Amino acid sequence: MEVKQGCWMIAEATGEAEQLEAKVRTLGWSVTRLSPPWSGCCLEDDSECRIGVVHVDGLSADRIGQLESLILRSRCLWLAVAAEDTLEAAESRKLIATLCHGLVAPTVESQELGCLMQQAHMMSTLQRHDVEQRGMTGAASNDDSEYEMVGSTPVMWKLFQMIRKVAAVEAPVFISGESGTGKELTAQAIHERSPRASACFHAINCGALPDHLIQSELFGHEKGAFTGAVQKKIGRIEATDGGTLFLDEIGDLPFELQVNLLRFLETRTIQRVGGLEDIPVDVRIVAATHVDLERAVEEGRFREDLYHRLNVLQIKVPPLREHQEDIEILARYFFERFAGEKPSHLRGISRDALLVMRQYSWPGNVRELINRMRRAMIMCEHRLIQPEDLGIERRKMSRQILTLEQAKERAEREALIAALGRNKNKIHPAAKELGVSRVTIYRLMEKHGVIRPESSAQPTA
Ligand SMILES: Nc1ncnc2c1ncn2[C@@H]1O[C@H](COP(=O)(O)OP(=O)(O)OP(=O)(O)O)[C@@H](O)[C@H]1O
Repeated sequence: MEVKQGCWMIAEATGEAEQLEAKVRTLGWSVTRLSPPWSGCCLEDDSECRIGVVHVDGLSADRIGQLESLILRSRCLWLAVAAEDTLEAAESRKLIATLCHGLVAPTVESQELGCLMQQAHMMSTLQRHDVEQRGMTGAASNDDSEYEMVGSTPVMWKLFQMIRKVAAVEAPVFISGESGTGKELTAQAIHERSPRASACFHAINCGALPDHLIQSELFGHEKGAFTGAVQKKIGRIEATDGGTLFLDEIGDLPFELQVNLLRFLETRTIQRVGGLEDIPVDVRIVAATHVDLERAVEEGRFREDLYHRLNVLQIKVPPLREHQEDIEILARYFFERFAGEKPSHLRGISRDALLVMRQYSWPGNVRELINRMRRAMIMCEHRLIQPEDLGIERRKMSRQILTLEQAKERAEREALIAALGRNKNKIHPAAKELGVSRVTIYRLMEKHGVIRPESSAQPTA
């Protein structure tokens, strides 16, 4: 039976990639090539493509960074095609080892490639079928693009690594970080990469609901449980059965309710308000706060036992000022994301505007960056967004005036990060480029808190 199957293909535009694509087509596959930059790509779930081929040769570290989140978001199995020397680069190895289903050399025989692709296609189909059987189809979101996490700096790599690690296990996760840094996005990303991905993800802000409503919102109530309870209500925990519940601003959960949540975490059952039945519910809890919860525990505002229950796995989302080097790619990403709202004369962001963005401290983090970009895209009357379109007050910029010592420190950090980035996080070439020893690079990394992705932290030649 001749069935035409489809696959995605990710590759730089090179002659070798063309040859690979032709080889795959000859095997009877229809190929949908995804062009860079891949950070904005979205793979439709209902596409006929169940597998993808990624031609890793010739991909820069930046490109690999873009790919990682694309591959993680896709529901396909990926085959990597890479030559031996490509495997010497830590990023390539990491991409293949953690995100791909198989690896072949570019010289692979057509027949062997065909078998591997068929096998991957079958596995992918089985996995989807399994999900459907469990009655848990339907993505966790209506808008996949909301889940894209952009970042290509060492701190963000570390965050992505943590997300992957905690996604694979079942324990509760505790996310800390300032407002607007991406805590909810992190929780969604964990859910999307976890075995619960096909079930629902619900978020609830514990600080946004009045105390008298929150119990019934979380646990539900029986008809007649209290005045106004005219019918039975299913609470958020029960409604998330099989999925992940994100409890934002957990520090604001009223003290009396904390014990109910603790009971749920210990027994995996809930009781609706006014009900006597213990209802078993299978929900993974991911909690977050932007306040110091340890202090709340010390001050007796938050139960210590609940704190330890929730705090099994911790993730800290960094403020934007700690990954300033991501501002440009974030700004460009949001420019593309909101391109539908922009006037037709607007083509991009000026260098001056990018400079101002880098000098600003972003107290509202990524959320503030989004708001300023959207505003600028509407207000801008030029072809390129200008500094004044961003509405950043000079007064606030001037707070950024640095002493010579601070300016030197910042320049040193930026030069270090840029050299590591250009050299795929390899110490030796970065040291050579900066004209210092490897020991100096290690010392500077420690001084500036620069961490390389784990997989590249190996001795490099
Ligand atoms: N790395 C990132 N890449 C792309 N978008 C991001 C990133 N980080 C945050 N965002 C976006 O910024 C906005 C704010 O993020 P989010 O709501 O996750 O922050 P938060 O830390 O939960 O905020 P709060 O503490 O106020 O609830 C969202 O629109 C989110 O999609």
